[in-house]
Amino acid sequence: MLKVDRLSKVWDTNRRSGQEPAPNAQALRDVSFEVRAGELVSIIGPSGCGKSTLLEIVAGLQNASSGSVFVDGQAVTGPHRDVGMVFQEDATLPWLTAQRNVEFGLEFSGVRDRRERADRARRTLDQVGLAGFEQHYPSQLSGGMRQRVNIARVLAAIPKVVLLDEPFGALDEQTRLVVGDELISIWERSKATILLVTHSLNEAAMLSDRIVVMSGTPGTVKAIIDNPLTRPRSSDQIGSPEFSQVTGQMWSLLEVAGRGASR
Ligand SMILES: Nc1ncnc2c1ncn2[C@@H]1O[C@H](COP(=O)(O)OP(=O)(O)OP(=O)(O)O)[C@@H](O)[C@H]1O
Repeated sequence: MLKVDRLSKVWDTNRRSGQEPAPNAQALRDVSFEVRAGELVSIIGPSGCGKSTLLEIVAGLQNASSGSVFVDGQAVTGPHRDVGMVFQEDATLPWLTAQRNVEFGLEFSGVRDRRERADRARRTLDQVGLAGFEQHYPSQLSGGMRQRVNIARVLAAIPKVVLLDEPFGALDEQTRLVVGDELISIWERSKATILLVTHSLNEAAMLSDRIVVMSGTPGTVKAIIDNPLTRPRSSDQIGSPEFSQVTGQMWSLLEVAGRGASR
């Protein structure tokens, strides 16, 4: 469904002076991997190795210096309806209810029929476990619930690929685990194809089918791990021997232990 093919990114930091880019301005080098339809793949790697840059290129928000991104066989050349992105920051609009926040997203992505927007918003809020909270304003919801509204807004548009950039980074560890469990059930119900950036090895182990381990700088793919943990999964498994084995494998692959990634 998603193919990232030999992607490189050099930031054009010296463009104004007309000089060659500084050597450390290369953010990504020859990054390749695929995400199959319905798969959940995580990206982990030290801080600054280019994970957000990679997601922005996949979303069509940044140009690659070389290489290509394909969604369902189509090259991504700019922002695309087939790719939805959930950011770390809460992007809910405080003056709109949860329902209207999702409807607004649908209006933005071109769904003209008002009733269809309302129906889809209601169904997706139900899917993310927010039935009964449709008329709540963001200030009346917890951080985890607000992030679910953000996820619903992206899912309602039915993109082919959902990108999540540290979506739980602003939440405390306890809430992260709860929302992580919720993401598993949202994903199981929506059958979405998901690419997730996370700093948490536990989150990567709990959620992913496969884990792309990056090293930097410039960011390259160091390894792709097939997650051997069977499903169904939940945060209750954290600490089990199988779980520790997977996180241990990730840990030893990360270039500089303790920098950028945390358990
Ligand atoms: N707009 C930009 N212009 C120039 N350099 C940039 C720009 N955005 C990011 N960079 C640089 O690109 C590199 C990769 O940054 P990026 O934010 O993608 O890393 P990351 O792996 O997501 O980091 P973190 O885990 O800390 O969020 C860094 O060296 C960063 O300074």
